[in-house]
Amino acid sequence: MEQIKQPAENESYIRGELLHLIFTNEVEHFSIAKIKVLDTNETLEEKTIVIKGYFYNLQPETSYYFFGVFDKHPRFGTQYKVTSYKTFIPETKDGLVAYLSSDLFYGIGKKTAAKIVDQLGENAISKIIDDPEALYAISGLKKKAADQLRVTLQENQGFEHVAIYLAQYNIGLKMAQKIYQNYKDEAVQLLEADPYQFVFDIDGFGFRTADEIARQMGLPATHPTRIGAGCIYVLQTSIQEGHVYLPMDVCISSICSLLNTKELTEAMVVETLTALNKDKQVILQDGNVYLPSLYYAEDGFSSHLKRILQKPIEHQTPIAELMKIIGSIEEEEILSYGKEQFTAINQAIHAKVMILTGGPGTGKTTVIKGILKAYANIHELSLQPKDYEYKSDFPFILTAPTGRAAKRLNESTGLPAMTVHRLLGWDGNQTFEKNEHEQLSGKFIIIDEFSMVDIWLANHLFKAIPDDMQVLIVGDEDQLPSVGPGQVLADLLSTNRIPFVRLTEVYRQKEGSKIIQLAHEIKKDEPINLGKDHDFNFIQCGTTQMGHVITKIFTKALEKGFETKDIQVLAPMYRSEAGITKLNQELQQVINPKTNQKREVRTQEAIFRTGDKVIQLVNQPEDGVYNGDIGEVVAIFREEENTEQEEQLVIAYEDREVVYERKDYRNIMLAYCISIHKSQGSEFPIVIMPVAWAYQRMLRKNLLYTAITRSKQSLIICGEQEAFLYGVATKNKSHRYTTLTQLLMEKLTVLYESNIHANLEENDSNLSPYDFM
Ligand SMILES: Nc1ncnc2c1ncn2[C@@H]1O[C@H](COP(=O)(O)OP(=O)(O)OP(=O)(O)O)[C@@H](O)[C@H]1O
Repeated sequence: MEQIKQPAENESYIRGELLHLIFTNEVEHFSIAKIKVLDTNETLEEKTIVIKGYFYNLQPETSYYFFGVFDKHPRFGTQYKVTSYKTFIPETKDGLVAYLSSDLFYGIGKKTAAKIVDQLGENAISKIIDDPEALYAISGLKKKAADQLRVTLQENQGFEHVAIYLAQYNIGLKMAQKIYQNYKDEAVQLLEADPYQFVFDIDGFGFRTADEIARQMGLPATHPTRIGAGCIYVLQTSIQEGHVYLPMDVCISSICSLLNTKELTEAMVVETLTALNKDKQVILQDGNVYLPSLYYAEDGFSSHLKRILQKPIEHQTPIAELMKIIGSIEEEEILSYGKEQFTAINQAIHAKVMILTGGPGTGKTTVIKGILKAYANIHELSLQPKDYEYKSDFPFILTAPTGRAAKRLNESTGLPAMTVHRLLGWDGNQTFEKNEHEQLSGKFIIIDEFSMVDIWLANHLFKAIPDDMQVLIVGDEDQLPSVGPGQVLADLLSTNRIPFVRLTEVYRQKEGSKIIQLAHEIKKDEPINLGKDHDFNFIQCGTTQMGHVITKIFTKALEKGFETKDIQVLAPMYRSEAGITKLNQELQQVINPKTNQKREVRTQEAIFRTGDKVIQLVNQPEDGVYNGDIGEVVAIFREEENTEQEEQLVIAYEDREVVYERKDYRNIMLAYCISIHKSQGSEFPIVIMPVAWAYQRMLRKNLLYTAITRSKQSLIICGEQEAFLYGVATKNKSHRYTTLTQLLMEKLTVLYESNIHANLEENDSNLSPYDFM
């Protein structure tokens, strides 16, 4: 190993000694520390400075070269953001002896250290690292101590060496940590041999980084791992568009255009794909290319669905008895179920798995309540959790993909409901407590907002459903598909192999809802009426006026007594002159302006102030907050005000308070305006929706439909009518590649043709007692 002793010329550095650590994260090795400045070529007056970065085992009384840039923090002042660093090893004999006898090396005293330097000379460190036996010649140094010294040296020097090497390719210390943990001292050698291998081995190591390194090293553009890494990259990128696989020809042409190399032939790509298939890094089947996790998710989900469908329901309720029960529920609820609604209750009671779909206001929630009551009545079960000795004895499971959707389900049914992730005991990484070995307990599961469930989650959920549990899937097929890969609800419906009831009759419209009417006009491609009504208004305005108009509507609603959490602005995109980021800034200035009393913190993207409405952007199961949860900043603590010596932001969500440290601020965003995608599964009393030509590439029927159906009491659309009409007339052109429908057809057809669904086959699937009345 080459020993780097001095920074390169022109390289900015601060040489310093650790005074104390202010913060350190054991897992990621991210640290903030105060150091004493010993020497620097930066313009720096101070004798101490705060550094931050990813370090490996920083030791006190050891001096280091830190390379990085100054970061001016509005509150904490100047800090040095370290991009790489290395231990300063003095070249003098005394310096080396002091280093080797420091606390870093257990069991090496001054005497032994002096002997080592005497015998190995000035280059002692490199010699020890390069030659495993170099220390064996030192008299009085036991082999065990010698080996330990070498290991410690290697680890410290090794990481620094790797970090410095990677820094030249703009690879930060965080990624360097990951790489070092994976390959240890072989990292540099392996990177030089084949940077593309890192794309496979290291989570988050991008193809483009590998490609840049390979280009600088002069690796051939047709190197097989380049083609392989390109293929993985193409497949991973396609997940962002919702695909589960890519057809071979699409995959090949995407790889060719990514690699952009004249010498590359299709045959070479096919050869690489075949090799990757052999190594199980991709799966080739029927001319399709899958990433294994997606292939197995589709396969697993369809198999578990079949497993559940195969076990018939033992108890069949005679139709006369069911009618009596439903009659008594109607009396209790003071309503009379429509024909479709009756069919839905009847089928859900008799089908092992059923799908209930329909637009807003068609009575999905009403039917869910009916089903629960009817099921409880037939099986003589209580719907009161308190009547059961243990929580786990409660026979009904109500779940939804987002926290807000689960909360709505809980509010509308009065029964406990939770997110699918919580139900399955997700650990925040790859592990689910509930799975095929440790399944859920209960008799009936209702999964709401199923259009948001992607194929991975569907697989995890269904594997945890025991054979004898009845399943009700509820969702609106016209809403946006899941953010993750697949279109599970749409695929399930298209098979026609699973009983479903589509509710079409609108009930809320009967109460005179223009919002619902508009949603159904969009859903059925009918002429759109944008006339003003008690719950709807379309305010025409140009893009530049948008911010002003929206803030005015927002303020008026507040004056009328609504709270900030009741009013939600929904927009399709972040960056545009009428984008989410800009609208949030404008709204914040008016709704929650800067005052002397209110504390605030600044990040590169936003200012967060006490009283601000914010949204969580990722799942954080350890704190019980999930992607899409909306809360309010209730307190901001300064560094010196808490024992952790960290600035902290406290956010109150509906059922908990969560403390965020600065490094977690990227997990939140202002939420006066949020994206339509993030609003899926939530509802708000007032929705304000800007629509402009500036959003043109995002304007789609299912996007606008999703936004509109989020509003419960009032919907105000503002912007350009033509843009809105263009959007609702534009069908979602992006097709998702999935094989779920085909798999389900293969797996379920035998079942379908057998007696289990005989009654559905013989009769109209919408058959109900009404037909006999
Ligand atoms: N059979 C019925 N008779 C009278 N009112 C009904 C009937 N079914 C539903 N409703 C009423 O229609 C309204 C909408 O019903 P519900 O909330 O169940 O629909 P939904 O499909 O869940 O709607 P959303 O998805 O918008 O929440 C409610 O006020 C409900 O009481």
